Order: sequence, then structure tokens, then C-alpha cells
Amino acid sequence: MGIIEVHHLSKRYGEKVAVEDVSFTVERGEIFGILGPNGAGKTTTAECLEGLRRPDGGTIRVLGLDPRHETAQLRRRLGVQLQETQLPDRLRVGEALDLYASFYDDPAEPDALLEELGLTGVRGTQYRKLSGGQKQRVSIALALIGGPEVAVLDELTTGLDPQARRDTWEVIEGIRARGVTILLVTHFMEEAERLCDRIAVIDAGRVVATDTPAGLVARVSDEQRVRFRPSRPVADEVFTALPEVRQVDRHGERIVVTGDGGVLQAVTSVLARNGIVAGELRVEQAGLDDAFVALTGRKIDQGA
Ligand SMILES: Nc1ncnc2c1ncn2[C@@H]1O[C@H](COP(=O)(O)OP(=O)(O)OP(=O)(O)O)[C@@H](O)[C@H]1O
Repeated sequence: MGIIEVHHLSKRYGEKVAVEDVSFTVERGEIFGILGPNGAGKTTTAECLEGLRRPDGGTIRVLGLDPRHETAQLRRRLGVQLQETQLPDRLRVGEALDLYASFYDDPAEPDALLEELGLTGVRGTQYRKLSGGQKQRVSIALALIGGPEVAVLDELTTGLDPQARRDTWEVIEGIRARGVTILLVTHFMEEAERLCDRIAVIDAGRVVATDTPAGLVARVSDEQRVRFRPSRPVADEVFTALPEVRQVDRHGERIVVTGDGGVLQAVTSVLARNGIVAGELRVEQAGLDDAFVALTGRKIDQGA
């Protein structure tokens, strides 16, 4: 049995269908992503499994517990980072952690957690004086203070600059390394691709695909393009004779060879055999954003 099991979940707000027939299973130790554009139903799904919202249909089990009826038991074992955490402006970071730790029977050690999240230096700093990245890391610390087996992190890097985002990703990988299962709600392709073992792509309230990032990309295309400038003229046939190659194009002195996943290896080998050096070599392949367009028919809104 998965550590999180969602079967045929549905949720409406009045006439508005927010989530329709959503199913997925998260295995222990995974970073599992729920990826979709704004308004896709990601937060509603997360809130249903946190026990914050009552589903209209379907079943949910988190750690074998029903969030609707076993909310108190679940709260002790589930860490939740809400989309926007606001703490009193004058509360100091250390005070916030001590306060949250007091809610649990067997909390994590606050100082060790601050150290792990790179917050030791701001232990005595008031919340209002923290940078966006530091506030975000405090909200992660608060989600982890109860020593949860599962953590749900919702849009944890929205609004952060690229460096703070990368720092946060490293923190998440460290948390997973400690054995915490993570459900990551995001609309950032790069974040999902970098962090997640598997992803449920959700659009307009429905799961359109669940797979590894590489699996999602492979579903839509295994195509690779190799661009280079050969050190001396070379005929198209040198490449078209290779089984991996589908197409050869020329742009001035540059050659673009398109083929399957083995095309780079095939092209570099044949060039080496012919004593040709490939200058300005570039390899392009489909990414998760191409997969998303193919699965949903549109680009994700990357605006934070
Ligand atoms: N309390 C509510 N009342 C009415 N409609 C709601 C409510 N909460 C969410 N919705 C609507 O339900 C749909 C799904 O919202 P949800 O917040 O789950 O999406 P999301 O994928 O998490 O998007 P975002 O990243 O913008 O939060 C949206 O159309 C949203 O406008």
C-alpha cells in the first residue's frame, strides 16, 4: 500500500468543479509532484489529503489514515507547509520553532532543524526582517518540527529569486535523504523535473498523466537534435546512412541532425571515423515543458 492513496477524488465549490476523479499513489520515500497551472486543482487536492477540506467524492488514505475522520492522529505524523505562511511580525525565528515544537509530544530538535535549513544565523531575528527565501525556509522548518513521516509542500519556491529557489531545492533533497516522503505541489517545470521521482500532471481538475519526469518526456518524444559546424565539408549521406538519424538540415555551414535518443553517440562516432571535428556542438531534446504542452494542449503559466 502507498503512503498516500488517493482514489477518484472529487471536490466542487458550488457549481465550480475544482477536482474531478483524481487518483494517485505515493510510495514511501518518494518526492511526488503535483504539477499543473494556476487553478488546476493542486491546492484543493493537497488540502483534502491534509484534512483541511472535505471531499465530495472518492477516498483518501495518508499513512493508512482517513484525513476526514482521523484528523488528529494524522496531524501528528504529517507536516504541512501552506501556500502562504504568515507569522506575527515580531516573533523571532527561534520562538516560532519552540512554539510549534510545543504542540507535539516528540518534536524534532529546533536547533538541529535550524542548522539543517541554514537558519542558525537568524535564530534571534524577527520574522518581518527575514528575506523571502529565509521566510520560506522557516515555513519548511515549521512543517518539519513535528518530525513528520510525510510532508506536503505547496508552491514552496513561488516568489523566490533563482538562487534562493536552488538553495531551497537542496534543502528538500536533504529532507528526503532523511527518509521523509514529500508531496510537492508546484507549477514550476524545472522544480518538478529536478526534484520529483514521479509527477502527476493535473489540468482543469483532472490527472492527465502520472510518470517519472523522464517517462513523461519519453511519452511525447524521444527526439534529439544535434547541431554543429563540421571542420570540413561532409555529405548528408554520411548521416542519413545511420539508423538513429531521421533528418538532416543545413543552416549555412551548420548541420542539424535529428534522430532518436542514440543520435548524439551515432553522429560523434561517424564524425570521428571520418576525422571531422564538430565545432559549436549543441544537443537539444524535448523537456518536461514540451511534454506538458503535448499532454494538455497548452503551455503552463510560469508566472510566479
Ligand atoms: N474556496 C473556494 N471557493 C470557490 N472556488 C475555489 C475555492 N478555492 C479554489 N477555488 C477554485 O477551484 C479551482 C482550483 O483551485 P486550486 O486552488 O485547487 O488550484 P491550484 O492548482 O492549486 O491553483 P493555485 O496554484 O492558483 O492555487 C480554481 O478554479 C479556483 O478558482
